[in-house]
Amino acid sequence: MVSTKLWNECLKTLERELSGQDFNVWIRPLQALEDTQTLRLLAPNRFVMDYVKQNYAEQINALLMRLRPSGTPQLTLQVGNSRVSVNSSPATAVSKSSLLNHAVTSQAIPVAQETFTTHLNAKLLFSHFVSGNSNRIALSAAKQVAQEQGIYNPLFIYGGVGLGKTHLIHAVGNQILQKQPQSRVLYVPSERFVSEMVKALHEKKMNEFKRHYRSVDTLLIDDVQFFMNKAQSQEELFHTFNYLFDNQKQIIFTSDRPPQNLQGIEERLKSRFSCGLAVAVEQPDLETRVAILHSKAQIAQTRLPEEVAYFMAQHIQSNVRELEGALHRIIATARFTNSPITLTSAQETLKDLINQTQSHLITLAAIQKIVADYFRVPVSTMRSRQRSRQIARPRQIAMSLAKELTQHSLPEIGDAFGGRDHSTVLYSYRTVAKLKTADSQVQRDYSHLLERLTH
Ligand SMILES: Nc1ncnc2c1ncn2[C@@H]1O[C@H](COP(=O)(O)OP(=O)(O)OP(=O)(O)O)[C@@H](O)[C@H]1O
Repeated sequence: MVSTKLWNECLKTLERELSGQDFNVWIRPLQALEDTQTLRLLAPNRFVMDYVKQNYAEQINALLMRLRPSGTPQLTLQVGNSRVSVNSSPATAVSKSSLLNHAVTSQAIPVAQETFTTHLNAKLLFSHFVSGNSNRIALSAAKQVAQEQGIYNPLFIYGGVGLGKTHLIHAVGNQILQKQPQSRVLYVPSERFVSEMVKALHEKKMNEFKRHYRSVDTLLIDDVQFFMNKAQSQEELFHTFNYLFDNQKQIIFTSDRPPQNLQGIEERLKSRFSCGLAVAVEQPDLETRVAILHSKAQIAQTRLPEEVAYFMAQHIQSNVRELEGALHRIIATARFTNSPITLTSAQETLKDLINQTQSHLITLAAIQKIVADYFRVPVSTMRSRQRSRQIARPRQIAMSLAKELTQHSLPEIGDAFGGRDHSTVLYSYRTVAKLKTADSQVQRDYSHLLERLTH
């Protein structure tokens, strides 16, 4: 019997200290082997091991010292699975069936005779997906699933319109096919699943329909909110899910909201949606929006000046699809007029788009008020000289939001925050950018404020 007492104590604290997503993706999959001198953590794969080493080893070590001040055990991290063999080497220790932790049913998978089409868009790849705080966890989870199917099953990716959910699931499918060309990977928008089912019912071809969907190795279902209030389609989806899950096939869903908010979806299906891992994609921040624009411009073999990318990213904040649309317009105009892309030409081309958003332009005063209210500090502290952390952090966050969301120059922002100079604003911006990666609470606060200010 392997003891995990100390690790269980660590888990309790880590669950409190980390965001739900970070905890579920990185910490929960770890298995522990411990004695008085060592705590060995076994990660399901190298990807998780490396990530935990880089991001959490220090925090876990500190926690061990706190929990066992005299006789802190030594922490080691490796790839493995304690349920297979305690002493097995890392390479042989990973067992997929123990990760899935689900019995294989004796039912044979019917062999489908028809030609199989994946419906994947070969251009939507991980290499074209720009990583940022808004999608870091969803991207990691998707990459892990592409590397090892079943590790999170189902994977449920949710978030607002045009934020990259479809891109991510195609990227998973494409990567699986790259490594295993024979694998049956099927992408289906929910709408198509429903209409194919209705057609099959009508033509009395339900057996074929079932056989088709149950013959796949990986099923990628886009926009499951479309199943809301469609009882019969939900019933079919439920049985398809169970069949594939029981046979250890990977399923990935996307949705515009988390599973628990899918009204009009049966409870038993909602509980299936959330029995694996649910991860969010959020609105990208300014830096990520700029990076996405550069990446898209590079794919289109177009040079996009930095100032144009910033101008676009500052004005188009709501979703990446709109940003991409604006870029295509700029590129098309430049090609049509046979002239280079400049800030003036971009401003002219996007005039109507920008004018629409002009009415929602965010003021420095609005940012100060919303941030002060959120952190429950008086709004006057935004302009004050006080440096206590309690005041300084909200102020840094407000300055950072001001740089991200407004057209004001750094000196203007500094001025509005009690006459600080531009280097203080820049320092605040950089500090907050670092904190957003290192501290999940800061990231949550920031996303929340961004949402409040832009909607
Ligand atoms: N992080 C990113 N890096 C590169 N491109 C991105 C990123 N996020 C979104 N995109 C691009 O934005 C466009 C919209 O993304 P996508 O279709 O995946 O959104 P979605 O979240 O599925 O939206 P919907 O809910 O409307 O289906 C796509 O062209 C996609 O390539």
